[in-house]
Amino acid sequence: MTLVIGLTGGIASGKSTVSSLLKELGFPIVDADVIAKEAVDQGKPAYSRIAEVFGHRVLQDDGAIDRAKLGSEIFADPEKRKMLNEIVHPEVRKEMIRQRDEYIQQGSKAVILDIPLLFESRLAHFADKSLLVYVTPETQLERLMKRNGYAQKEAQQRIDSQMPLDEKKLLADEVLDNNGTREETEVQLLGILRKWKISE
Ligand SMILES: CC(C)(COP(=O)(O)OP(=O)(O)OC[C@H]1O[C@@H](n2cnc3c(N)ncnc32)[C@H](O)[C@@H]1O)[C@@H](O)C(=O)NCCC(=O)NCCS
Ligand SMILES: Nc1ncnc2c1ncn2[C@@H]1O[C@H](COP(=O)(O)OP(=O)(O)OP(=O)(O)O)[C@@H](O)[C@H]1O
Repeated sequence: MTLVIGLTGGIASGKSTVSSLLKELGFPIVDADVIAKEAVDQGKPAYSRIAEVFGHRVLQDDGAIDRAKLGSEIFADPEKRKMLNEIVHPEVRKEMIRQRDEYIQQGSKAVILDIPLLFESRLAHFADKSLLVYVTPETQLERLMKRNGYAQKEAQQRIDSQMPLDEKKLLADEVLDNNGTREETEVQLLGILRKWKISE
């Protein structure tokens, strides 16, 4: 039996940091952000729909999606965000399920679904257990501004486009507190994996 783990958090809460640790431990990762990026490659159905709906202003000179431009439009406008989600999310869901089921078929002990919007998009039923990477609003804002070089307003807009981490805490099966060092997070992670009986 494969344990399917839904790894989630908020923007810049530390999901990639935790999924790298899980990868080092040998667990396969299905990454929704990577799949969402591939889904909008030139020639894919979602690419044409985005060009149609958002116009050529969100394309670079080489024709690829200008992610910074599209991001600044959709994070500033909930209606536009909904339109983009309706184009991209069905493709992402299909591909995530395909990859998840392939790992299950191979008999993996566990598979990690790294999904930022696990709760917002009501996808928790894709997984057996949910694991939240939690940070306080202050840590989240600080790390996001630092990592992406965003001004405070830009960073806060992105944070506010997601369910607050304090609400996600109430929905998750297990919570990793990532306000401390990476090492402290790793210790907590190993404890949870042992509890779920997928690590020594
Ligand atoms: C808006 C886009 C072009 C911005 O691209 P960019 O390279 O700057 O960011 P990236 O894709 O690496 O996403 C960074 C983080 O932003 C957050 N985020 C992305 N899209 C959304 C969204 N629609 N709603 C809320 N948060 C989002 C997630 O926490 C994600 O981890 C891109 O995020 C996108 O296509 N989003 C729509 C698809 C989506 O919802 N992806 C998230 C997981 S399915
Ligand atoms: N425990 C930690 N201590 C200090 N910095 C950290 C810690 N964990 C993560 N970071 C840093 O915080 C930033 C956000 O982490 P990460 O990229 O893993 O978040 P994420 O949840 O995957 O983000 P996104 O949803 O935007 O892809 C990165 O710059 C990362 O190096």
